[in-house]
Amino acid sequence: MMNNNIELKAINKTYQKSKNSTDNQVVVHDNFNLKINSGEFVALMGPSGMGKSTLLHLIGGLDKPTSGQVIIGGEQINNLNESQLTRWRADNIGFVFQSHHLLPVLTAQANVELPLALTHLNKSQRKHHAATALSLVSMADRAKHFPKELSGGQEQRVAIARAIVSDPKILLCDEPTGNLDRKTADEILSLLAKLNKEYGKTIVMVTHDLKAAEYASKVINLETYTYDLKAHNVQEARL
Ligand SMILES: Nc1ncnc2c1ncn2[C@@H]1O[C@H](COP(=O)(O)OP(=O)(O)OP(=O)(O)O)[C@@H](O)[C@H]1O
Repeated sequence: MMNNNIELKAINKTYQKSKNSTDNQVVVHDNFNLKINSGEFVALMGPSGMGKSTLLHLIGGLDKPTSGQVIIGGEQINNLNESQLTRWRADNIGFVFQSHHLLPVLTAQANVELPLALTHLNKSQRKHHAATALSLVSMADRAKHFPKELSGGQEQRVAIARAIVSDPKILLCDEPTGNLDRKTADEILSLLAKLNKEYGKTIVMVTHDLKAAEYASKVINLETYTYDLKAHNVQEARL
């Protein structure tokens, strides 16, 4: 990756509601354009169903646009095949979801090591990287704990350690604090802000929480978002 700029160009995303029908289409994005620069922490907001999660999936190579280009770090990823995309995601993207998706049978340490199975690192290097990621999220002392022995906030910290363990430049977070109380949510948001400021991660975070958006360096509200294609100017609503 030359940089970690994120560019969506003339994105069209249409879902087919039912396979046997042509008039049953949901147009989620129509000629949608977006540019997020390296090092930004963007909160993506807007009413339910406006396509926020869809955008995260497109940026992270979990889904493809119906038409248009997804360019990440100068590389057009929408033309990659599934195995190329799996490799690309492992190298470049960390995902954090509302529910942590930790495997209950594995310790925190083993959960964090999991994404490294796709890399060339050997067992002791994988252990070392996972331990570093766990200490970065202040969970080193819980490495041997199983998810059920952790609080919700601690589980989300471990999920963040798993997202950053392969040192991706981009973190994509879908409602990362949706299941947490205010105090715990603020701790997780401070951690994301630290990963952005001190470790240079570009972060795109979908959220409904106005307080969460305050941690971001930029807010993009899909409801009021307009993009002037000719001037390449983005005008987004600030809170
Ligand atoms: N796999 C799918 N098949 C069909 N329709 C889908 C699919 N995924 C999403 N949609 C539709 O696309 C629209 C946008 O969904 P998306 O989840 O991106 O919205 P959102 O803004 O993230 O919503 P929320 O805030 O409720 O999470 C919705 O109308 C949804 O029903």
